[in-house]
Amino acid sequence: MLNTTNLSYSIEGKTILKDINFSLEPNTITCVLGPNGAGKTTLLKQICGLSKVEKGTITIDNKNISKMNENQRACEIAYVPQKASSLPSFTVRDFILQASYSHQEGQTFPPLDDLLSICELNTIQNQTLSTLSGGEMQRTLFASALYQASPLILLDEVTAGLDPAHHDSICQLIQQTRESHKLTYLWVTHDINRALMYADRILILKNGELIFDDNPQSLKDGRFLSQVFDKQFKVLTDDEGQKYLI
Ligand SMILES: Nc1ncnc2c1ncn2[C@@H]1O[C@H](COP(=O)(O)OP(=O)(O)OP(=O)(O)O)[C@@H](O)[C@H]1O
Repeated sequence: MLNTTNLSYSIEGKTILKDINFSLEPNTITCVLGPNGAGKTTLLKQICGLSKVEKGTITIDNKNISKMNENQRACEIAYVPQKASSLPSFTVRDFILQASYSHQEGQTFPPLDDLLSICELNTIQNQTLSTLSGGEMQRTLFASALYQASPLILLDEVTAGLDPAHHDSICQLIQQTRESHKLTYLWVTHDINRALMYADRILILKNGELIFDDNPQSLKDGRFLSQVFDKQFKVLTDDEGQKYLI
């Protein structure tokens, strides 16, 4: 559904992304890993149109995203940023509701009360955004992306700052909604173990280059990741045989 072809991007003469080529299959979870500063957020911003594509192309279902207006893009792509840059003085409920502005006639989206409930936001639905804790804000941004009802969701470290229980529940929600709403996720994360557990596919960026694009299997022994992150990973196996890198 999504294709990038020879995508390159620089800021003030510094190359941030170099010739990135990949495509996403519909209804899959793809995690993007890589060291700090590798270009992961920049890649998401290029895809969702927050920064202008300078070199190369990005298409979604063969439509060039650079030729779409904001509303057309919002019908195709939802974006959950690492941090909300400015907060409107909306309540949680109203903020999520406004994500429906791009809905087209006949488009179905999850009922709002169900969404508030599964994202555990019902008790704080009338609080204004500025009063939310970091984790509550992350869950609100995620709920709003789901309510936007776009087929592709870009997640930038959506679980950062969540307590362990909410961390698990967002990961499960990603997996469940991929099935139930036929969503495609492109998910930037530093949580390597969850990425290996949930992703159908992993992309690894380093110094702006795409250096790995495959299913997670070959990464599970930690050897390639040790090179990528310049850190020696060990493999631990729990009682149920699940392997973890530490
Ligand atoms: N507006 C800007 N001006 C100058 N440099 C920038 C700007 N925005 C991003 N960069 C640089 O681009 C590089 C990639 O940044 P990006 O935020 O995409 O990295 P990242 O892989 O998401 O990192 P992290 O894991 O730390 O979130 C970094 O070196 C960053 O300093």
